[in-house]
Amino acid sequence: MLRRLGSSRLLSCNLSSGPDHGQELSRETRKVPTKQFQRRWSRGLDSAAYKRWELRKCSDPRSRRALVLSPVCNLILDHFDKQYTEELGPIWPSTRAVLLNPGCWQYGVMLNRFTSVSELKRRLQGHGFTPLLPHPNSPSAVSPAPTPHLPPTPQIHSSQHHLSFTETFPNYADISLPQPNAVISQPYSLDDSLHQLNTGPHPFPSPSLQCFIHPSAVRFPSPPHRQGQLKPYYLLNAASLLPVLALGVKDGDRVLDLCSAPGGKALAIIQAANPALLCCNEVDPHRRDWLAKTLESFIPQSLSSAITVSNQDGRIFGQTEAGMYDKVLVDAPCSNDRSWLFSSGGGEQRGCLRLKERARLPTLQMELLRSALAAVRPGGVVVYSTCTLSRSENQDVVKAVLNTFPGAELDDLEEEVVLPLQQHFTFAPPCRPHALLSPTLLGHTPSCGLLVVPHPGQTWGPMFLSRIKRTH
Ligand SMILES: C[S@@+](CC[C@H](N)C(=O)[O-])C[C@H]1O[C@@H](n2cnc3c(N)ncnc32)[C@H](O)[C@@H]1O
Repeated sequence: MLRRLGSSRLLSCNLSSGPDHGQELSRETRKVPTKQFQRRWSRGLDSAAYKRWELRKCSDPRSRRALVLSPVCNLILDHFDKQYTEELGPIWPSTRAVLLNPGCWQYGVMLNRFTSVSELKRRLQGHGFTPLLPHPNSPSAVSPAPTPHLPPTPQIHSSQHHLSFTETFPNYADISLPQPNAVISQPYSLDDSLHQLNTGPHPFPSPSLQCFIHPSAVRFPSPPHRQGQLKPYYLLNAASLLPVLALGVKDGDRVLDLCSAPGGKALAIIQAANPALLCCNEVDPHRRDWLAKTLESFIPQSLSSAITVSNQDGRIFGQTEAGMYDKVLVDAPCSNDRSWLFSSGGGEQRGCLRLKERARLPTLQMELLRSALAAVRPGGVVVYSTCTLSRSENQDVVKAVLNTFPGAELDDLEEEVVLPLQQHFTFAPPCRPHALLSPTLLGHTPSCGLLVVPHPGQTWGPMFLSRIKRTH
């Protein structure tokens, strides 16, 4: 039974590897001074070095200093109870139980194709991780095992198992990783994945989005920052990959990631394809710096001509770069249900502010989506996503924009996303825009989006995604 009033949870944050839902918590953690920081500070480290060090500490599960007690914000929980009981009905109690229990949250490990991944894959598999996505050439890629929308409810395990870095990589220093700037060649050709380097004209391994997941809440350690080395993997909520899969970026595409920081989806895009251009935009200057650091830590500098980082209000792209892109991702600012539940630092007052902000978000989200639709060329595709369950930030935003943007139409994600991945994710029953008016169209009308709901044993999400095609 979950305690609600006055309940508190041990929360760990993970900024450097950036699971999307750790962002808010990390801010609170940063306020906790530690002896190590004082020692480092007194040794004259500059603030950027401190921040890097602090973020690394924060993400290191061995470091108990990086763990803080953060109580649930009851004001927000009450609000969620009212809204989501109405919107999600019988799904809400199990989703609520997962959201309130960070100890059961699962993490995905996205591999970095610009590093040697064979040894890493062996380690992951040795710890019981399996690939989330079928390998493009394997037979299972075309024949997914069908399972019902809502899986049976397994027990919630409340304790997350953290693998320590040394436990996982006793010889980390021996794993040879390509250096930034390096055009990868012979020194790395010992690794299977890099053999391809010598066979084609492109200097990097073929695009391949690879993510490993564990059936329970086993948390792989974050790779520490090593000067001059690219990071071999990125931890994330595996549902974050769905918008990228829905975007379907192909080699040579011009892609805009309108709201890009901290950069998890931008990294996934660059794993999945070699776009001619990937423009990563972030309006907040601090988060833009964080985004730039993420990209630097994972992507060789020799790719930098294809990747740009910009710092504009995403709402202007529709005017300044109208019709310039083949694909646009709008991973919109939203009320992040996971972290907002624990945002009680600052008391009820902070909860009140959050709820006011939540009411204002749909207007911004609609403006961003309209801008994205104007920035994509006719025939191009926009994916809109959020990490909230809230209908007013999800389906209602998409419907409102579709009603006012001529030449935009919904695209179905059932075959490309739901069917191949429904054994891993729990999707809420679809909401179809015209279902009430015309029930006979049900089978033919694409739903206005997919909603991944956290479920015991499949704790991925919340994640909403909708794909919209620009027809003219
Ligand atoms: C959900 S986060 C994006 C997460 C990111 N796509 C990832 O996968 O790591 C939304 C981001 O949008 C940014 N944002 C908010 N308003 C914006 C605007 N008007 N234009 C561009 N970005 C904005 C926020 O600062 C925030 O970093």
